[in-house]
Amino acid sequence: MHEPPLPLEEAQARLLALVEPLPIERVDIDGALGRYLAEPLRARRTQPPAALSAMDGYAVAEDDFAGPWRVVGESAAGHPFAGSLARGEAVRISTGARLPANAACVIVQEDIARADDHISLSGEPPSPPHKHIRPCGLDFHMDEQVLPAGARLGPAQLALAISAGHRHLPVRRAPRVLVMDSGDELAADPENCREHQVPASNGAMLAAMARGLPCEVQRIGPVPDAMDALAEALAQADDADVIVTSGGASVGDHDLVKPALEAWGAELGFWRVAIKPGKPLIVATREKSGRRQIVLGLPGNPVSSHVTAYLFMLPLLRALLGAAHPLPQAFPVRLGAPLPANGGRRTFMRAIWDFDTVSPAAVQDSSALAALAASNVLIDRPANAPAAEAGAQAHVFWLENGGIA
Ligand SMILES: Nc1nc2c(c(=O)[nH]1)N[C@H]1C(S)=C(S)[C@@H](COP(=O)(O)OP(=O)(O)OC[C@H]3O[C@@H](n4cnc5c(N)ncnc54)[C@H](O)[C@@H]3O)O[C@H]1N2
Ligand code: MOO
Repeated sequence: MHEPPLPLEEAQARLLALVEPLPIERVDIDGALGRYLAEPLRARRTQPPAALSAMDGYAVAEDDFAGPWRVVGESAAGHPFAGSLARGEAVRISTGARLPANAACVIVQEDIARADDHISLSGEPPSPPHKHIRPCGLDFHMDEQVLPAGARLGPAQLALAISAGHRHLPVRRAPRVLVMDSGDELAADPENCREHQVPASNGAMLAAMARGLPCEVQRIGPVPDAMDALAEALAQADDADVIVTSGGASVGDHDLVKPALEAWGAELGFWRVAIKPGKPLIVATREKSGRRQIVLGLPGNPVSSHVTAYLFMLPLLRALLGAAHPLPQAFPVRLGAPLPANGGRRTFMRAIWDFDTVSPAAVQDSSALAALAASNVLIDRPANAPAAEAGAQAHVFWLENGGIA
């Protein structure tokens, strides 16, 4: 007897519990895009390092906001004014320039009338007076934590790290991923596919999904449904941190992935998750030279492969990369069409969200790539959910899948 299929959250938790974070390396900021910080990042400087003007105009001293004033110098970005201001004096100041000592107000040039070195108010002084002043440390202070461990390094985070005085960042080594699809019916060349064959599309799809993260991805296959062919393929996986197979995960006579993994030395973690599509998912591990390799055996149906890669492979890779939050998050939207009652398996329906309402794709078969490619979300339907009316709330997961142009 087999264990019953696991609930999704339990299966995800069991997979992520297998993760041993990869070693830390320091990379140049230019190479850090999309990776995750391995340690909290502290500021090595204060930003701004002094009070700066946020506008082009004139700086004046405290209690001297009525004018007129005499312009006694200039503070430009990168060229501060050395002196301090007395009553009746102003300094020409540009955006980003350092505020002169004892200046308390910047009046924008649109509110000033100038004749030679003499200026007077033509509009209103700013209210409050410091409105156009960025105080020292507005963004962050020296030694302050600017990013937590596990933060994803997108463009804004990289800019923040540079601003905080860092040229190199601690991240986890990029995982090495081996993607291999299997099946006797698969043709490697889609332009040369015989009548009894189908083009092998899962390998390319899964590799493309993994490459959306900073991983080293290698592909082999399609591999025939034969123990020796699978053994030969797995023999190339010694260096991989993660091995992703597709196909041969079910119960048929030709579904050999589980026995092939066992013959290779892998130990089964669990098999089958109570989701549709994607039930026959395999998770296994192999200890190799003191390192743990994790195997994800994804079901062969193309949509099942995609959905399980989304719910398991990407979170696994994010966790290996050190992400603080590796799992995708669902968000609530309104249904644009009614949904039928669901069966006993939690279902991930391919659907199109037009940023107002969500409607399921017409074809929900787990082989239907056209419906998947047209979709941008998965509707998460609980097991045994009753029929739902248009306008009711549903939860969806965002697929970074194109979907709608
Ligand atoms: N008696 C049962 N039969 C099946 C069960 C079950 O519980 N009892 N589960 C079904 C479910 S659910 C799924 S999902 C599939 C998954 O089976 P496998 O992982 O063994 O996948 P295959 O049989 O190898 O292939 C299924 C399907 O997908 C096509 N395929 C496979 N690989 C690729 C590829 N790389 N590119 C494109 N298409 C691929 C393949 O041709 C088959 O049509 O099992 C059900 N059966
Ligand atoms: O669950 Mo399967 O993955 O129906 O296609």
